[in-house]
Amino acid sequence: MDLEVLQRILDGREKPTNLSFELLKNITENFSHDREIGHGGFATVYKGVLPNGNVAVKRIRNSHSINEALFYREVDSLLNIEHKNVVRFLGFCASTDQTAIQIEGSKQHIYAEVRERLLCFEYISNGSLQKYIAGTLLHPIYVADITYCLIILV
Ligand SMILES: Nc1ncnc2c1ncn2[C@@H]1O[C@H](COP(=O)(O)OP(=O)(O)OP(=O)(O)O)[C@@H](O)[C@H]1O
Repeated sequence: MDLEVLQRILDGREKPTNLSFELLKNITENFSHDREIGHGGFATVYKGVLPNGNVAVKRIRNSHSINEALFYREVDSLLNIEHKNVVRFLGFCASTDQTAIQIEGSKQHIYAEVRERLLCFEYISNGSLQKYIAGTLLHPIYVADITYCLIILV
């Protein structure tokens, strides 16, 4: 169900929306090392595979330390950007869970909050990036990373 929604968003038939952590985990093979495609200052980026194409899943590291308001501001901005030269935003995930950890040698538990913050974009392969860089495509590409105020213009 969730997978079909993301497929429709990737096809451009639906607007970006919130996505479940389970879905993003499944399409990246549990965020496996083999699916890692990059690292930025704040996130590890994974390739997600769908029946109709690939996506890039940006999983924010140390999501406890990121400013929540800033995360939602970025999501809000990304939801409003629609431009042929901007990497297409497909959705986001903001999940907060509690996990019980048993205290060693005791029957008591402590409860820890597990927070996941992820962003999903269309996947840009090396090949297509190189074409943009070499100027063989008609339009330049702009990769916007608004949360952290970084805009890469090629
Ligand atoms: N849409 C995408 N398609 C393919 N690869 C991507 C995509 N987005 C990011 N990557 C890969 O992941 C790497 C890290 O991405 P990015 O720099 O955006 O992460 P970040 O944590 O937001 O970084 P920072 O905010 O420090 O720039 C990129 O250099 C690139 O190799």
